[in-house]
Amino acid sequence: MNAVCYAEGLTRTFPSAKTEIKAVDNVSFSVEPGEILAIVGLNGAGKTTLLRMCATLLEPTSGTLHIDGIDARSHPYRARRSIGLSFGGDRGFYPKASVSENLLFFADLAAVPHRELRSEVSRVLSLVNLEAKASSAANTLSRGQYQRLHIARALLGEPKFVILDEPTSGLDPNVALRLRSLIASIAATGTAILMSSHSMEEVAELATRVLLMRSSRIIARGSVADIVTAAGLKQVSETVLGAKAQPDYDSLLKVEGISYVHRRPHGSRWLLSAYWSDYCEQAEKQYLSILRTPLPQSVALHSHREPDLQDAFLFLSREDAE
Ligand SMILES: Nc1ncnc2c1ncn2[C@@H]1O[C@H](COP(=O)(O)OP(=O)(O)OP(=O)(O)O)[C@@H](O)[C@H]1O
Repeated sequence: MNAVCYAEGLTRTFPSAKTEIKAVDNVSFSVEPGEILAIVGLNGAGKTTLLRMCATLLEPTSGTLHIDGIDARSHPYRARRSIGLSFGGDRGFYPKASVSENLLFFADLAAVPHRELRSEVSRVLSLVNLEAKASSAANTLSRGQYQRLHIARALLGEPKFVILDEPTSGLDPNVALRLRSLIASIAATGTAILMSSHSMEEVAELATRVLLMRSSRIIARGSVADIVTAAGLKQVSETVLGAKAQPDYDSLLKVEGISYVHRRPHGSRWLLSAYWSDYCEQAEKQYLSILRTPLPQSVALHSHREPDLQDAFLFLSREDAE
C-alpha cells in the first residue's frame, strides 16, 4: 500500500437529544504521496468531522484509518508524527509571543530535534513568505498572515501528510492565489494533502482528486472532470433578467431537458442559470419564450456554455441547498 492516508468505512456519530447525528457515514478513500485530495460539500455535509478524524483529533465510531502505514485508531500519537494540521481561524497561537517564538514552541511539539529548531522555523517561514514578520507578535498579523502562520505550523518537521481545513477562507483574492501556489508546491515535494474548500475555482485549480460529500456520505468522487461527468449535465444556459422579471419556475422545469433552474442577484438584475441534462435548440427556444411571457423585454442577455465544477457541485447538492 503506497497511500499516506488510507481510510475505509470511516463513520462518526454524535449523540443528540432526539436521535444520534451521523456526521460521517461509511466514507472510504486514500491519499497518495504528492496528491491533493479536496473534500467539498455544503455546510454540515461532514467535511470538518472527516478531517478531524483523519487528524486523529476525533475518534471514529467505526472504520479503519492508516496514516503512513500506522493504524491511527490504535496508535494515534505515533500516527500524528506524520501529520501536519491547519484548521485555520483567528486563534491557535500565543498572541503576545512572536511568530518565531510560537513556531519554535510548535516545532518542539512536532519533535523537531533541538539543534534543528531554528533552521526549521526559518525554513517554514520562508515557505510561507513570513520571514519579515518573524519578530512580530502573533496578534499583530493580518488575517492572511495569520493563515500563513497556521500553514507554516502544519509544515514543521516536514510531515508526509498535511491536512488543511478551508485554507483560503476569508482571504483576499491575491493572498488566496499565493496560498494556492504554496499548497501546489508543497504537494510537488511529495507531501500528501487532504483539504476542504468551499471554492470550486480553488478545487478545480489544485485538486488531483475530489470527494463530494452530501449529508455525511460521498456522492461523487474522482478527478474534476469525473465530478462534472457525474452530474450528467450537457449544457448550462445563463440568462440575465430585468429586476422585475418573475420567472414561472414550474413551466421552466417542464421544458424537456431542464433538470434544475436557479436564480441569483446580478447587479441590479438577476442571473438565471438552467442546468440541461439534455439539450436541443427547440427546447431552448421554448425556455426563452416562457421567460419572455408576460414581460417580453425581461430577457436582457442569454448565453450557454459547458458545465464546470461549480455547476456540478450546485446541481449535485441542490436538494440540500433548497
Ligand atoms: N461535536 C459535535 N456534536 C454534535 N454534532 C456535531 C458535532 N460536530 C459536528 N456535528 C454535526 O455533524 C454534521 C457535520 O458537521 P461538519 O462540521 O463536519 O460539517 P462541514 O461539512 O464541515 O460543515 P461546514 O462547511 O459548515 O464547516 C453537522 O450536522 C453538525 O451539526
